[in-house]
Amino acid sequence: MRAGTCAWNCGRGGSPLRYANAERSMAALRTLRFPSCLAFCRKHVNSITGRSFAKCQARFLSSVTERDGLQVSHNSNTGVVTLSMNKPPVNSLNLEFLQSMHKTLGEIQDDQDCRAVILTSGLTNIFCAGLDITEMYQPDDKRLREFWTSLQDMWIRLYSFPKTTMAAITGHSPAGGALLAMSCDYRVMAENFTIGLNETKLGIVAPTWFIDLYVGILGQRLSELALQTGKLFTSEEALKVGLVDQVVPLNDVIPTVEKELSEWKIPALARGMTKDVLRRIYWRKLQETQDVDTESFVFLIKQEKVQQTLGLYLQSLKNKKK
Ligand SMILES: CCCCCCCCCCCC/C=C/CC(=O)SCCNC(=O)CCNC(=O)[C@H](O)C(C)(C)COP(=O)(O)OP(=O)(O)OC[C@H]1O[C@@H](n2cnc3c(N)ncnc32)[C@H](O)[C@@H]1OP(=O)(O)O
Repeated sequence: MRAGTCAWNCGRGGSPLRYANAERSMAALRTLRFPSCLAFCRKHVNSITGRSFAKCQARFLSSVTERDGLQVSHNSNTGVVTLSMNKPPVNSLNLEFLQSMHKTLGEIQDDQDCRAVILTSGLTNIFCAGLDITEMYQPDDKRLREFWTSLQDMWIRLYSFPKTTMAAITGHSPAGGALLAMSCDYRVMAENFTIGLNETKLGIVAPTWFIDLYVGILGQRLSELALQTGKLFTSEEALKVGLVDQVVPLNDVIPTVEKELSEWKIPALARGMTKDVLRRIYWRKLQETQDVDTESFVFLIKQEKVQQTLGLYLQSLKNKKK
């Protein structure tokens, strides 16, 4: 686009496609979202540089919704949806949050204007603390089953997601948090945090489908060591073993993911089908054994020894503050 021209008011600055998108977004924006931005742009767009125009355009084209601990922001200029987990204090995955993620991912999947998703966190220092331990400690039987089924369903949807998914890991990411990150197509992590499957430290066992992903990324030997010891990798270690693809300063995480996405100019069908060929064996394996997997989980969690260890672990988290 030429510097200083206006695609919004007259369309002379952009291609027909860009113009059509602009018109559509303008119509949406007129119905309320950013009236002040709209007024600002109308007034100034002919006199500003191309760079600030692009910024202005990005503001125009973003829509943000917030629901059930998730913020969804859609940039219709790039077709990228940023799905930001926003459930203080640590984005732990409880039943309702898992259901909310499952539903939201489904809506994003159906959104024809979305080509890619960035999964990130709105909380400081935490990407996701994994499964909510209080769901597994002294649980109600029915809720425990529903909790596990919701995790399975959400994971199957995320792992088999046909559009490009990238994790912007802006904080610690243990256990279930690592699962979320590993299920994305690309991972950029901030410096000085930790990631990994630490389940044995809680006295529980990482499920087979968590382990399958780990082995696929780390290889058999390293997975054996890391899983048995419940190792959490520092960002720098995670980069070395291939658990993440880039490590950058915190403030650069989102821009790095956005840049990476802009460089993935791959025909969507070919990329999506390739991903499906590589991944379907894993999610289908779980899909076909969901009931057995749930029963194994419930059986393990209800063991007295497991309950004791989970209780102690929860207490140790709470004692940290004292
Ligand atoms: C033989 C084969 C058989 C196969 C059978 C299969 C059976 C399956 C078995 C079961 C598998 C289950 C799989 C589980 C995967 C998981 O995800 S387990 C969860 C693992 N998560 C963790 O270990 C993280 C623990 N948390 C932390 O390390 C830290 O909190 C943090 C680094 C994330 C953040 O630290 P900080 O910022 O300092 O915050 P804190 O003060 O520690 O925490 C604030 C607040 O949050 C509570 N909290 C933290 N994490 C969790 C959590 N995961 N769940 C619930 N609550 C959590 C913490 O207690 C504090 O609470 P208070 O403010 O004190 O009330």
